Amino acid sequence: MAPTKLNAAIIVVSTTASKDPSSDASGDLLTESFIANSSAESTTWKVVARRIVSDDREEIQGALKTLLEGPTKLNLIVTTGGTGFAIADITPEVRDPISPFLQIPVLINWIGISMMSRPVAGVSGSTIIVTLPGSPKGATENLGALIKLLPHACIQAAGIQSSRKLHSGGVESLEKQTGVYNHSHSHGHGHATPRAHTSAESRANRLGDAVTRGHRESPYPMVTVKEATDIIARETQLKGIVEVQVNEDLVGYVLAEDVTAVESVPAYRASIVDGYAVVHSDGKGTYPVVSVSHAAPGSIPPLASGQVARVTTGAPLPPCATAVAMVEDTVLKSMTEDEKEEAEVEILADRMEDGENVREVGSDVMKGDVVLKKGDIISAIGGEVGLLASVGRASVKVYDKVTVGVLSTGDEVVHHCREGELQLGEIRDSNRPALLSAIKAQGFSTVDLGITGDKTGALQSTLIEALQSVDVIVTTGGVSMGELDLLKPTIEQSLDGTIHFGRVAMKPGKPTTFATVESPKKKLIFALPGNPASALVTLHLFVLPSLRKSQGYEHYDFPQVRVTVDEDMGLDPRPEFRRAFVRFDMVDGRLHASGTGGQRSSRIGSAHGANAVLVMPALREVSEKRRELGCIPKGETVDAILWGQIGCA
Ligand SMILES: Nc1nc2c(c(=O)[nH]1)N[C@H]1C(S)=C(S)[C@@H](COP(=O)(O)OP(=O)(O)OC[C@H]3O[C@@H](n4cnc5c(N)ncnc54)[C@H](O)[C@@H]3O)O[C@H]1N2
Ligand code: MOO
Ligand SMILES: [Mg+2]
Repeated sequence: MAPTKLNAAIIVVSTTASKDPSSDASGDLLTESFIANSSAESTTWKVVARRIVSDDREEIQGALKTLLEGPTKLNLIVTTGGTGFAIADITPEVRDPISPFLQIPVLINWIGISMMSRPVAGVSGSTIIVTLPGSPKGATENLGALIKLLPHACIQAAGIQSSRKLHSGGVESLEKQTGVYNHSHSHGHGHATPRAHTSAESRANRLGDAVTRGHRESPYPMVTVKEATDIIARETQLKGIVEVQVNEDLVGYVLAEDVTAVESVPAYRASIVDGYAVVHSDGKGTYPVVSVSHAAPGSIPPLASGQVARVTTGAPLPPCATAVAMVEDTVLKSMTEDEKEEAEVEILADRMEDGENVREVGSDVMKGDVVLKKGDIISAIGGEVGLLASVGRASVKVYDKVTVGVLSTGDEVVHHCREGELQLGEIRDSNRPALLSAIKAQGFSTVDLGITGDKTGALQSTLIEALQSVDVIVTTGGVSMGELDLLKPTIEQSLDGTIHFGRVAMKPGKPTTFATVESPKKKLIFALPGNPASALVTLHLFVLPSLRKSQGYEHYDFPQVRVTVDEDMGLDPRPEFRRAFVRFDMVDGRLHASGTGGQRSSRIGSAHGANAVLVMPALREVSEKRRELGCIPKGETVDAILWGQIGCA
């Protein structure tokens, strides 16, 4: 059954946090609780708005009013803070400003167990309002106690007597009235059908509306990078399992089975050195050379005590031989009459051990051993392919790799090879070649979807066609606030997709948009910003880890390390991902980072020579000293996400 989709908002009531939002931990924790309590089968919670207000009656009431009257229908508002017994704790006394606040019986159980605060649960219009304590622990524990009751309460509050109605006819109008969304009615057409339908949950500008009617503020809540990556991880599924030949094309795949050796390595007793097979208990002395064994298929007679056999490295040992003396530890004593062969050699090596210089059957790999495990990555180093080949595996089961389509959008964007000078307003398409290269280098199949102008119809038909042949679509451009930024409305209104987030608190990459479309299988759409540096950063931060997760990587994120900065690194109000070159310093044994010049989002050169991004905290998150300096000073450390290999210097 398709999940019931519920919209929630969080109001943090804290005078301290209203002055310094970075001091608030409850907002993030509650958001994570909603995400953690979402499931593809039953209820999906979406935190669509977050506010921080001080312990002030008018501020709390104002926040409630704007949320309740806002364009997005809310099923739930939780407040955190101001529920204690102090004089300043007034949240329970602030009644909603719009309609009578009725206590709801379904939540009374929770009120009973929430002893150390003064909880209130009520309903305003079709929105449930619940007050939670202010401490992060108290807030999450209370939400945890409540969350199973909430979907039912929300559905009741939305005016629907039975949740079954959500899955039957007339849902669209109910959605419009109530803001409770369920997708079962709209998916299952077998493909993403273009239609004039405007989904009730679409926040985007309406396609075709005059520019004067467009939003002047983004209706998409700003999510943190962590929230964004959590959402993407939640929506990213394994593609499936396929059988692939063991050869050089296997590199990059992840095994979907434990691999057992069907034969032993070595399959016969072999010599480790060039020399003479002996019976070790014979000791040193002069012995006749009775046979020769080369590393080649064939048979060899047994060796008796008092005899030796010449053997080469890797050759089968004669039966009954127990050790091999290295040729360096022997002396030729006599030759055959024709002088072509050795007749006798003296073994100088004393006290040889049983098994010396002998590779026993199965001493590298024993038949039946598990040589590789499900989840193991077939690396480019060659060890795994070599191991599989050594035990005679012709093919193995692996997780399939997704196919990724890459599309550039924008009327101004022209093919990078287009001959002739650029006209006013034209720009060469650097995003498509850059993104295709980066995705292909990670081992994924790519489909070049070309360039589409800023026309709804063209964009829609390109996306619909692409959805037939690829698993993931990556677009660049057209996701911000301009009237020709059509990606979001096209995804929501023409493809009937779900936009999971449309803004991220980061630089570069603020308008990064992530959506899913049922076509009929779930497909992912990453609509990245058009600015070239923004597109590359968000590709590495969001898209590539998702692709790796979909093909079975357990650790799908790029590695994060601590580096010393070799120059002052400026801080921005937004958390910033500065392109950098990281190297290992042989003198101090530490990783060092230097910048790549101007970091403007349009400057693709900022990624030239970069093998990492520095994870720069937002200005408000750093110590007062650093805030005054406006930078992380040279010599201090910061986290870096490694995109490529690091060299030494
Ligand atoms: N009023 C606001 N304006 C903008 C905001 C905002 O929040 N409010 N955000 C800014 C940020 S941040 C970014 S990033 C950009 C992202 O814009 P779009 O994703 O809508 O991209 P476009 O507007 O289509 O293009 C932006 C820029 O990039 C150039 N571009 C586009 N495609 C390519 C390509 N394939 N190769 C090379 N260059 C490309 C395009 O010509 C523009 O110069 O929005 C800000 N605006
Ligand atoms: O976030 Mo935008 O990507 O700064 O330029
Ligand atoms: Mg734009």
